Amino acid sequence: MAELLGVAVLGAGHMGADHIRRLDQVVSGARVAAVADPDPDRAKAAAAGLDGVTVHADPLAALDAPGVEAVLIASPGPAHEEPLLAAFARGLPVLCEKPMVPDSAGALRVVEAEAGLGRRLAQIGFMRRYDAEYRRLKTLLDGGSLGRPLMLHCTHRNVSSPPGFTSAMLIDSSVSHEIDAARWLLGQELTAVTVLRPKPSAGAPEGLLDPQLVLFETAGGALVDVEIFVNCGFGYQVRCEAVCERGSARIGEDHSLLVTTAGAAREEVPQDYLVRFADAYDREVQAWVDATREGRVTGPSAWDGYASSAVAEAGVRALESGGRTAVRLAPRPDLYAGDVSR
Ligand SMILES: NC(=O)c1ccc[n+]([C@@H]2O[C@H](COP(=O)([O-])OP(=O)(O)OC[C@H]3O[C@@H](n4cnc5c(N)ncnc54)[C@H](O)[C@@H]3O)[C@@H](O)[C@H]2O)c1
Ligand SMILES: O[C@H]1[C@H](O)[C@@H](O)[C@H](O)[C@@H](O)[C@H]1O
Repeated sequence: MAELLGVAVLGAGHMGADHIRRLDQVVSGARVAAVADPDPDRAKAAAAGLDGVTVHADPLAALDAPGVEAVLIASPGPAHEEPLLAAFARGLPVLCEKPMVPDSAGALRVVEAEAGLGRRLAQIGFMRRYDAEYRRLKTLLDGGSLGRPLMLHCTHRNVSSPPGFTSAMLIDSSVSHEIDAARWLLGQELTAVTVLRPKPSAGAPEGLLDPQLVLFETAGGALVDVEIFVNCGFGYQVRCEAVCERGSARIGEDHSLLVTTAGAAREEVPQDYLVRFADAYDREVQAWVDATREGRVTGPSAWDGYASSAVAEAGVRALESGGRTAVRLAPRPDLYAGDVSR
C-alpha cells in the first residue's frame, strides 16, 4: 500500500464533493486518486486543485485508474450496486453512501457477493453511528442503567427536498438513517412497518406525501416512531428520545449557540446535514481510512445496508397500502454473525 491510501470517489455531487474535500483536507492517511461522474463539469470541478488525480466519466474506469486502492461511492443509490460488485471483484475496500442499494433484491446480491468472498470489503455510510450524541446514547442504553428500551421517538426534518425526491424516498433514503440507528441502538431487527400521513404540507412539492409518520415494531417488542418531514422549511433537525423502563434519554436538541437578549432567546438551527453531522462524517471517513490501511473493515456492514433496504421496502409498501407490513429478511450469512447486536 502507498504511503497515502489512494481513493477513487464515484459521484461528485453534494456528498461526493464534500467527501473529496474531507479526504484532501481533513482526514489523514488518504488522498484522492480518481474522481468519476457522468457530468464532466462536476467531476472536473471537484478534482480541481488536487495533485495526481485522474478524472473519468465512467465509474468503472476510475476503479482501474493508477494509484486506486479503495473506493468511496457517492453516486445516487440506484447506481451503487454495479460499482460495489466491481470493487469486490477487484478486492478493493469500499465506503458506500447510504442507501447501500435501495431495492432489497439488489442489496441482497451485494451481501451474497461479499459473503462469497468470505471477507468484508464494504462499510456503509450510516454516519450517525459516528455522531458523538448517538454514541453516548448507545453507550447509555448498552450500560443498562435505564432498563430495557421500550420506545424510540425520532424526528427527522430537512429544510427542503432535492429535485426528483419521491414519496418513497422519504422512507428509503431519509428514514434509512433511523432504520439503521434503531437497529444499532436497540440491537434488534425491525419486523413490521406502518405508515400514517397527514394532509401534505403546502410547502411540499405537488404530489409529494410529506410529512409521514413511520412506525416500526422490533423483534424484541419495542416500538420506534419517526416523523419524517423533508420540506419543513425551517431547519435540519434530527432528534431521538429513548424511553426505557427506568428513565428516558434524548439527543439532538443542543447544537448551537443560545443567545438571550432584549427579552428573548434565539438559537440557530442548522440548515443541513453537512453542518449537523460534519463531525460524524469526518470520524466516519477517518475510521474507514484507518481500518483500510490496517487491512480491516469496520463500521456498518453490507448486511446492515441490506436490512435497512428490506425494512424501507416494507415501509414503502405500507405507505402504498395504508396497512401494517411485515419485514421479510433473507437468512443472514455467517460473515455477518452478530451484526445487529454490535
Ligand atoms: N450520509 C448522508 O447523510 C447523506 C447525505 C446526502 C446524500 N447521501 C447519499 O449520497 C449519495 C449521493 O447523494 P448527493 O446528495 O450527493 O446527490 P447529488 O445528486 O448531489 O450527486 C450525485 C452525483 O452522482 C453523479 N452520478 C450519477 N450517476 C452516477 C454513476 N453511475 N456513477 C458516478 N456518478 C454518478 C451525478 O452526476 C451527481 O453529480 C446518495 O446515495 C445519497 O443518499 C448521504
Ligand atoms: O440523502 C439525504 C441524507 O441522507 C440526509 O442525511 C437526510 O437527512 C436526507 O433526508 C436525505 O435525503
